[in-house]
Amino acid sequence: MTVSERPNIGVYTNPSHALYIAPAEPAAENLAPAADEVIVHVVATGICGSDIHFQKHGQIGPTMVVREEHILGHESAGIVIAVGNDVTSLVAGDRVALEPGVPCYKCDQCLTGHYNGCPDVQFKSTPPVPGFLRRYVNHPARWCHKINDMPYELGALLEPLSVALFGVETAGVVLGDPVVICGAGPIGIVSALCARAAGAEPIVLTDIDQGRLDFAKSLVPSLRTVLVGRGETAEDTAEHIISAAGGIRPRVCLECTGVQSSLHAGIYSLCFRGVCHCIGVGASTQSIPFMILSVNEIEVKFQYRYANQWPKAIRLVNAGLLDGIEKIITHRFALEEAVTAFETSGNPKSGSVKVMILDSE
Ligand SMILES: NC(=O)c1ccc[n+]([C@@H]2O[C@H](COP(=O)([O-])OP(=O)(O)OC[C@H]3O[C@@H](n4cnc5c(N)ncnc54)[C@H](O)[C@@H]3O)[C@@H](O)[C@H]2O)c1
Ligand SMILES: OC[C@H](O)C(O)[C@@H](O)CO
Ligand SMILES: [Zn+2]
Ligand SMILES: [Zn+2]
Repeated sequence: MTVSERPNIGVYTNPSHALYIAPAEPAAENLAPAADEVIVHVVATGICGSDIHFQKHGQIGPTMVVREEHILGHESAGIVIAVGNDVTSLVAGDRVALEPGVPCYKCDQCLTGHYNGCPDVQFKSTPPVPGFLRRYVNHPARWCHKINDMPYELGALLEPLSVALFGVETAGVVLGDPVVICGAGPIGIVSALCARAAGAEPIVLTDIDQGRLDFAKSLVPSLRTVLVGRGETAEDTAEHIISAAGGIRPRVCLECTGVQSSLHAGIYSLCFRGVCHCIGVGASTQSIPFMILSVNEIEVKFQYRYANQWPKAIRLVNAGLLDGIEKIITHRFALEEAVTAFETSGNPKSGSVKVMILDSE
C-alpha cells in the first residue's frame, strides 16, 4: 500500500479524559516537510506513564495541562518517508528514533548543552504540543537519530533509556558502587540495567508489587529485591534495603517512584556522603528528612528529562551492554487498537510493564 492510500490517524485525549483515534496532521496526501524537517512513518511507540497521566488526570503539575484535544506519545521510532529541502543528514528510507524535545537553540541552557532546560522547548506530547502517536509525523531532522538495523521497538525504548542513562550519569554511578533503585516500573528496571552496565554492585530494587520485582529479577538475576509492605515505615524499608545489600549502605539511590515515603526510605538507607537522585516525579510539595541529610552530608539531585543521551544510548544498545532491555515490552497492539493498549497500560492488574503500539511499514 502506498503512503497516500493509508490515512494519517492519531491517538487523542481531551479535557474530558476521553481516548480516541481520529484523523491527524500532516494529511497523507500532503506530506510536505518544512525545510529542516523530515516526515517519519511512526512504526513503534511505547506508552509512558505520563501519557496515561495526561489522559486520566488531564495534567502533570501545574503547567502541563490538557486544555484541548491532544495527541499523546513520545517514545517512537520509524522510517523517514520525506525530507525537507535543507536536510542533508537523512534520506527517505532511513530508520530513525525520534528525540521528542525540540529546544530553541538560542537560550543559555541550549547554548551550554543543557537543552532539556530550555524554557521554550517543544516536547512532543506535552500539551499543547501534539505527540508522536500518529501514523505520520513531521519532526526536525536534528532530533531524528539514525538507528540503522536496530528493531523499531528498541528504537522506541531509547526514550525511557535516555531517562535512565541521564539518571545514572547525573548520580555518578561508578564501578563497584552499591546502589538502591526505588520502583520497579519501566524507568526503575531500565535504570537497573544501566547501573549493572556501569558496574554497580550490589543493586537493590524496591517495589510495593511483588510481580514487578519478580519480573525485574527475571531480567537481571543479580538484583536483590525488597518488597515494601503497606503501612511500613520508611526507616523499616531502609533497614530492609541495607540488609538486602548484605549489611552495607548504598552510596547512590536512584529514586524512580516520586512517592515521598520511598524517597525517605532511599535517603535513610544511604551511606555518609551518599547521593539520592530523584528521577520519579510526584506531589508538587514533599518533605525531606533535613537532619538526616545534614548529618550524613547526603546530596539530593533531580533531573528534568535528559540531554545528550541518545547517541550514547544507541552505542550501548548496539554494543550489547543493555541486552535484555527489549524484554520490558510485555504487550503489543496495532495503532488501530490504541484504546485497548492504553487500557492495558493503565491497568495495574494487567501485568504490563511497557506497552508498545505498532503500525506495519
Ligand atoms: N524526571 C524525568 O524527567 C522523568 C522522565 C520519565 C519518567 N519520570 C518519572 O519516573 C517515575 C517512574 O516512571 P515509570 O514509568 O517507571 O512509572 P511506574 O508508575 O510504572 O513505576 C513506578 C513503580 O514504583 C512502584 N512504587 C510505588 N510506590 C512505591 C513505594 N512506596 N516504594 C517502592 N515502590 C513503589 C510502583 O509499584 C511502580 O512499579 C514516574 O514518577 C515518572 O513520572 C520522570
Ligand atoms: O519521558 C519524558 C517524560 O515522560 C516527560 O518529561 C513527561 O513526564 C512530561 O512531559
Ligand atoms: Zn516519558
Ligand atoms: Zn533554548
